[in-house]
Amino acid sequence: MANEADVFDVIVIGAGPVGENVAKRAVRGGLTAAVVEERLAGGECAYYACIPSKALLRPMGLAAEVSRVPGLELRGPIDAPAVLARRDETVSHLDDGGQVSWIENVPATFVRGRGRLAGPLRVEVTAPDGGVRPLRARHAVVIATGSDPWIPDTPGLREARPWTNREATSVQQVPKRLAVIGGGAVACEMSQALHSLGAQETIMFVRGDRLLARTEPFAGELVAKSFRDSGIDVRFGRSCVRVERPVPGGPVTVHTDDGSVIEADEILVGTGRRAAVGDIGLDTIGLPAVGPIEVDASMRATGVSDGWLYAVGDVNGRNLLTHMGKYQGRICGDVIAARAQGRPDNLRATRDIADDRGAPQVVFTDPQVCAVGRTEARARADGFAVRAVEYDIGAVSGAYLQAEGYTGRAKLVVDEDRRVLLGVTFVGPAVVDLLHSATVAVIGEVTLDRLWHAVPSFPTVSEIWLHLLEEYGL
Ligand SMILES: Cc1cc2nc3c(=O)[nH]c(=O)nc-3n(C[C@H](O)[C@H](O)[C@H](O)COP(=O)(O)OP(=O)(O)OC[C@H]3O[C@@H](n4cnc5c(N)ncnc54)[C@H](O)[C@@H]3O)c2cc1C
Ligand SMILES: NC(=O)c1ccc[n+]([C@@H]2O[C@H](COP(=O)([O-])OP(=O)(O)OC[C@H]3O[C@@H](n4cnc5c(N)ncnc54)[C@H](O)[C@@H]3O)[C@@H](O)[C@H]2O)c1
Repeated sequence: MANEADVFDVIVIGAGPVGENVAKRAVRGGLTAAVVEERLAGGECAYYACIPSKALLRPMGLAAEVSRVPGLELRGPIDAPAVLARRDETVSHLDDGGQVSWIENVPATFVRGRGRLAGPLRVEVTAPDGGVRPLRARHAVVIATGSDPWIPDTPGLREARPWTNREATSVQQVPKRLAVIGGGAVACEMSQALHSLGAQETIMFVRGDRLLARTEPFAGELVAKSFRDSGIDVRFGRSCVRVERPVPGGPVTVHTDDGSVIEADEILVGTGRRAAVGDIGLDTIGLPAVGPIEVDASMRATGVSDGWLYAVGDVNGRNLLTHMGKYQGRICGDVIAARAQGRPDNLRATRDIADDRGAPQVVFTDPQVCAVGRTEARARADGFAVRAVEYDIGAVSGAYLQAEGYTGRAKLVVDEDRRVLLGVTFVGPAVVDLLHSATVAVIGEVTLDRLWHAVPSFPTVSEIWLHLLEEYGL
């Protein structure tokens, strides 16, 4: 006879940053919750993505800053073993005890094992020892299983056991020769981090004609220039057609479509991700086992009768960013609690309005790339009456004082009908903390005439706002 199911108000499958936040908000709303995790509580973000990648990038960024300040000099190259040791600390040496305690203090029940839907409001958890524990939800099941790296079907690539974000962020021995496929955030951040830590010969194969193709064109251009200046070989319009690694652990040979052949110690793929929906039982409730899982603005999966299934974070494909997933998680937990208790569930705070407007994102390269909202091209394609203005950040006094030869650029995309901002991009050193001002302006739909009165301090880089507004004509 099957075990009797443990019953919770909400069951969350996946204890990444997003799943954890759903549980926190649902419990805060008065419900009970269980959180199921098959690997490490904290998710990809905490151990193989955001946190370790930024720990690996920070010394590179700081060293670049120092090199631009006359009177300062680094005593030697970056001490890679010390950086890797610090990285290990930031990922808690891959021990998720702290995260499990956080979940238990919510308080929610932590269940270690692989979760799988087993029909409406039912989840089966296969524990590491193979035992199966049935769970039942009174109100909702939330899929927060994240995403997996996607590896192209290039002949020989999978067999060559390429690095994905997991191997790159947990690197122990930095390869001297590194081949990288892709030109998105993972490829850019990890190429620059590993190059700074000893991957002297780093070659990036970029299928298209620019890096960071979803941002304003000048962003990719400035990053590519910086990469080339530092010795990274960026090859645009190049695809890998065949990869060989005849000896496991030995060198890898990469053939490209222009007939070139290069040899490297490792090959890293940064070619995007796929929603993690494999074998989570979507078939048991009549949904196709392909992702991303489509959701409405309250994170409720579409096409599920009685509306008990929700999906948040990378798995719903809206924006593959931790902060946006956590935002969705807060909405989801609040909505589930409201619906369970018969409270109004349609408040403004319980609907996702931010994802469609263009999520804020920082790419932590040198220069940093910060953007929120729509690019000019996106805004025009969406039918807005657009006017865009740009300004050289290096011409701002605060930037001039930051660094010798400061190079950076900023852009506003304005909706001329309403005189509000549709998008803002800053590219340059030390611009990361400017982004939230732009997010407030874009999401808050602050008019330019009002923004004019938000006077930035002298002499800071934030005076870029004043120059952009003057460039616009204020
Ligand atoms: C190299 C890299 C750097 C990044 N840097 C940034 C950054 O700086 N800033 C940023 O905002 N975003 C960044 N991202 C994106 C960010 O990592 C993701 O958007 C974020 O991790 C999504 O969170 P999540 O909770 O949806 O999924 P995840 O973090 O992937 O967590 C999902 C969890 O679900 C578990 N799981 C999956 N299936 C099951 C199952 N069947 N049963 C039980 N558990 C299961 C997994 O083990 C995992 O722990 C980066 C991504 C990469 C690859
Ligand atoms: N700092 C950050 O916020 C940060 C950092 C890293 C990753 N992320 C997020 O993680 C997600 C995944 O990042 P990513 O860089 O893997 O994906 P991405 O979608 O940003 O970039 C994928 C890149 O791979 C290329 N590509 C795709 N298929 C290819 C093929 N067959 N051959 C050659 N090139 C191919 C694309 O042209 C693109 O350059 C992104 O959504 C990103 O926002 C965020």
